[in-house]
Amino acid sequence: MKVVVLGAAGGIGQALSLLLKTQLPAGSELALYDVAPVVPGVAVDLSHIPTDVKVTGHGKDELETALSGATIVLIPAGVPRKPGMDRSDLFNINAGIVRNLVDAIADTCPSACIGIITNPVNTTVAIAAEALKAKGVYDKNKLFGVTTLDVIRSETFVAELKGLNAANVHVPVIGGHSGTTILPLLSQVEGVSFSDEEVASLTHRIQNAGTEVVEAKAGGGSATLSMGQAAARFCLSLVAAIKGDNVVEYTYVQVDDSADAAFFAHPVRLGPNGVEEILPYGELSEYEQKAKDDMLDGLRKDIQLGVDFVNA
Ligand SMILES: NC(=O)C1=CN([C@@H]2O[C@H](COP(=O)(O)OP(=O)(O)OC[C@H]3O[C@@H](n4cnc5c(N)ncnc54)[C@H](O)[C@@H]3O)[C@@H](O)[C@H]2O)C=CC1
Ligand SMILES: O=C([O-])CC(=O)C(=O)O
Repeated sequence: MKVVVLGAAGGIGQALSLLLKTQLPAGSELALYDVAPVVPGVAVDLSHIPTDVKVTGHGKDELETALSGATIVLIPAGVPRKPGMDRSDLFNINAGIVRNLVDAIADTCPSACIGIITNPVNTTVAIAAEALKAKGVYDKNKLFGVTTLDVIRSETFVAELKGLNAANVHVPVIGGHSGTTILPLLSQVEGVSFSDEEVASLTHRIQNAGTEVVEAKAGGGSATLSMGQAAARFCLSLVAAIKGDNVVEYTYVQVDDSADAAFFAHPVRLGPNGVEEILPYGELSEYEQKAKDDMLDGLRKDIQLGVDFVNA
């Protein structure tokens, strides 16, 4: 199986590529593409790690070679936030980057599963969908916004607060990937109960965790290492599902006939063709229901911005 990382020389791209080099099944191929001239060096560096995963590096004129024969394409290409910025402030630069890369995927490996990491995810996933539609190759079951970072953060923060082993904590996170559109369902965490104050403060921390990292890095970028881990988890789940395992991950996908929004993170059963089944997210507490009602307009606008970007 061939996995391609677009933006592989960046902070996320390098961390993700390292994890994939060491964790993809034996016999896999890992192709690294970036416009930064260091990318062949990143590939050479990784290729010295003794695993049975073949790594290749591709500079800016080699996008087609990188993508050829891909089963999964992960996209962390684009600019990250600096303090004081919202994810939506990245739209002007990242929208065009995602559009161009997805156009190339449509031309070269139209049946690949695509995981979009580039922010603003709420919007860039809609851009990818519209770009694929314009090329006549859109398969809604193969396009994912990677929201796994919200899940692993929630697991970490809940485990910290309750003195649990994070490996045993599972927190559903639905909605989108920015601010209040990130909705952790703390009422559904098994074996743990929270006071109203804990729900309010944990929810706020999870929704602002990206900003916590941006501020701590003080102008040096946003989350890269935890995102590398999150994207690797998502990719390895997809690989396992493509090979026939039964895997469920929370991810931002197109949801038909939804009262929520056209794209919404749900629990999704993955399979050989990407989305096997979009599962219901279950009952919400009163707090979660209100939080969802309050954020839906904003999420729908984020999605529309992406649709208009391609169709204007
Ligand atoms: N989905 C999520 O949960 C998260 C998303 N992000 C987003 O991921 C993106 C990348 O973040 P970092 O890796 O920290 O940034 P970075 O600046 O370290 O790396 C980005 C890489 O993309 C490359 N790039 C730029 N234009 C390209 C193009 N047209 N084709 C191929 N590569 C291109 C750059 O050369 C650079 O190597 C940002 O938009 C950031 O906001 C960051 C954290 C979490
Ligand atoms: O906050 C950012 O800009 C990067 C991101 O999406 C996250 O860390 O969740």
